Amino acid sequence: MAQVEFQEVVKRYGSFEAVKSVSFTVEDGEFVALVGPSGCGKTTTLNLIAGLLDLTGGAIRVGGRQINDLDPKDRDIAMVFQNYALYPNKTVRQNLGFPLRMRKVPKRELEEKVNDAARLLDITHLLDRRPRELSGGQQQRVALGRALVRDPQVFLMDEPLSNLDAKLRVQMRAELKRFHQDLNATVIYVTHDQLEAMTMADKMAVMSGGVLQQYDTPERVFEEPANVFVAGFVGSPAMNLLPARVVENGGAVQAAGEGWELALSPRNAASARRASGDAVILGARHSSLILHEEAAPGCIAAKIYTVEPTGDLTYAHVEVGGKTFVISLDPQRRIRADQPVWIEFDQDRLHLFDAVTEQRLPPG
Ligand SMILES: Nc1ncnc2c1ncn2[C@@H]1O[C@H](COP(=O)(O)OP(=O)(O)OP(=O)(O)O)[C@@H](O)[C@H]1O
Repeated sequence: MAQVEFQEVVKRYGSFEAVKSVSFTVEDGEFVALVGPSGCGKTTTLNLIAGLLDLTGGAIRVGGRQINDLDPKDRDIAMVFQNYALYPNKTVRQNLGFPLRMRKVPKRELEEKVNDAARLLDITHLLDRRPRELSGGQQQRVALGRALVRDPQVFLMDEPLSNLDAKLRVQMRAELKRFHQDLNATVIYVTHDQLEAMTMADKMAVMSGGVLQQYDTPERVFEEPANVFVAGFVGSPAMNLLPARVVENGGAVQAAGEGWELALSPRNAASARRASGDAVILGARHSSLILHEEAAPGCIAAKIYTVEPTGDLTYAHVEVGGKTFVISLDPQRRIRADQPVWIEFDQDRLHLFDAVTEQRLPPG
């Protein structure tokens, strides 16, 4: 397995820049999820590594070797696609063996590798079937096996679970994670599903508009989002974002919006003072807000818009200063629409962003 290095990678389609000077390094054996909304440049980035597209600028190195100009077949990279791309008329055994036959691998070695891959993926009993006789999850395992037999330096996966139903997706997610742990493989995995990325990856590369917004561990991306985009994209329900003005009141610093004001803790006040103007965006996760049914000091008055029970948690949608917030509640709480409520902010878990640059204002 190998390290993959992106250095100021640019891809233009005509005059449209789909990937804008993207730099990051995937360490040997790491599982990195490329995540972002539709059209942000994930598949383009993956195809640049695979050699299915040519770079406009920058460099990609695999194991220290620049691969920009190498033919796809010489890159020693295996790709697993969303649609599996299995040969319908070949058996599972033939599908698995195909990449090795193309490379003229001796028969004994080929059989051994196919059997090893089948054992690892628990598809030995399916070796003589054809793809149409397999479930979606089984087909996905065969597609993975076909990548595996090549023993590549890097695995690239483009939304490999998106054709599966929700339950199977969760199961295959765990299997893929285990597969990565067992092989210690370098994996670059494209998904638009931030939860999939959070649960599987060692690191997340969050993209938007062709720009790499943040490259870090899932924990850091969640706890310390680099900017408003990442804060809103990662986490479900999304982080609550509330525009506010910073007001100095005597020695105290307040964040104020339409019909509300919140005294900031000294740490958050220090962050707010570093904003480029007097406008900030407050960010609060649904789990960091406390809902009171009686007025309480330091809280913001609000009104319940609607209540969504989900079984494990209930989500209260609450109206504050023309915006709607989501707050998670214990399912035992009885709250109804239009009820007046008061929101308490856990200031240790409050995020502040500069309203002009949209960048995070680190605490303290
Ligand atoms: N061949 C092409 N010619 C022109 N523009 C393209 C071409 N391929 C992709 N694009 C544009 O480049 C941008 C990035 O596309 P890309 O397929 O990489 O996005 P993505 O993040 O993988 O999206 P999705 O999740 O929908 O697959 C999009 O705006 C897309 O319309």
